[in-house]
Amino acid sequence: MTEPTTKTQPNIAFIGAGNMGGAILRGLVKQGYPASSLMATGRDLAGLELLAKETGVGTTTDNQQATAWADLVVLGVKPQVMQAVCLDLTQTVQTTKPLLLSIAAGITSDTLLSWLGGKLPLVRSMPNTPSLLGAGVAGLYATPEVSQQQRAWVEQITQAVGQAYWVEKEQQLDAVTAVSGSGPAYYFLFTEALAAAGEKLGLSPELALNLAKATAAGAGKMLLESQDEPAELRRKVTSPGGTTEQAIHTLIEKGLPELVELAAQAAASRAVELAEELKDC
Ligand SMILES: NC(=O)C1=CN([C@@H]2O[C@H](COP(=O)(O)OP(=O)(O)OC[C@H]3O[C@@H](n4cnc5c(N)ncnc54)[C@H](O)[C@@H]3O)[C@@H](O)[C@H]2O)C=CC1
Ligand SMILES: O=C(O)[C@@H]1CCC=N1
Repeated sequence: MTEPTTKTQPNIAFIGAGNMGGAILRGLVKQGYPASSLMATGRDLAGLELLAKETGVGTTTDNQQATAWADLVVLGVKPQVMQAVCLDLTQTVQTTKPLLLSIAAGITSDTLLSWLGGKLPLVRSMPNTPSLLGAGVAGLYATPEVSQQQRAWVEQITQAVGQAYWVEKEQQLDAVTAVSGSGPAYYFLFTEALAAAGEKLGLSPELALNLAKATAAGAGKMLLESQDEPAELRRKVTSPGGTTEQAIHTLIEKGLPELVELAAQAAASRAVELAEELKDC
């Protein structure tokens, strides 16, 4: 067994660097993390080549080789291929004992560790794609084997691309998935719908989309930077007897808050289902 490293900038292997793993990796490089301390693997050769060209990180299709080199291994593949990937890495990780960081929705630490051959330090993260722009947010859960140093690594990496919040109970990651992991897609859908509404009201498609996008971005910036709570920000747009009041009344009357709750519950339930489906496959 190798001694745990005390490096402040661990070598990180991304096993699968697609939409999400790739977003974190690119975010790290943008924030100045040394490319020589990063490696990515994947199945899509053209994608790996592009990533190497763009970021200067090492790439390989050999998961075992990348894992043996790394202090921290990000498991960034789809849940459906996670078992095969983990089983292939069992011997390597049981020899070198890196920190494992899974970003997969649903799959529990018990299941992952059973595939990886038993006790190892493992963190589950639920990040989101705005990490690409340094504007991500992630929920983190650590198994008891994770050291303070390793927690600090995970925080450092996560905070390089956004905000990081530890949760006490692993189950809470399903709620994090429902709110912020899947959340960007809800805001994108709202933006699509608002742009479509603008078109129906007589704007060109281009202008409607630009207005909807800029409004989402501006509202997002206010949510982050203002001292006001969302309800107060909303109040400040809503003139009594004015236009916003009518729109908000319609959204509430037609059930937007209940719909959002149902959507989040559906996402969280799907995370639980995924974990069950994949546990014994
Ligand atoms: N896309 C998102 O917004 C978020 C995704 N996640 C999680 O991230 C994980 C990946 O999702 P995406 O990035 O969206 O998927 P993706 O399909 O974009 O990326 C997966 C990557 O894994 C690679 N891959 C496939 N088989 C492999 C293997 N055997 N060895 C090494 N690499 C392999 C593919 O080439 C691809 O680059 C999932 O487990 C998902 O639950 C978590 C939070 C947000
Ligand atoms: O849709 C999914 O399953 C992944 C997890 C959160 C965002 N994308």
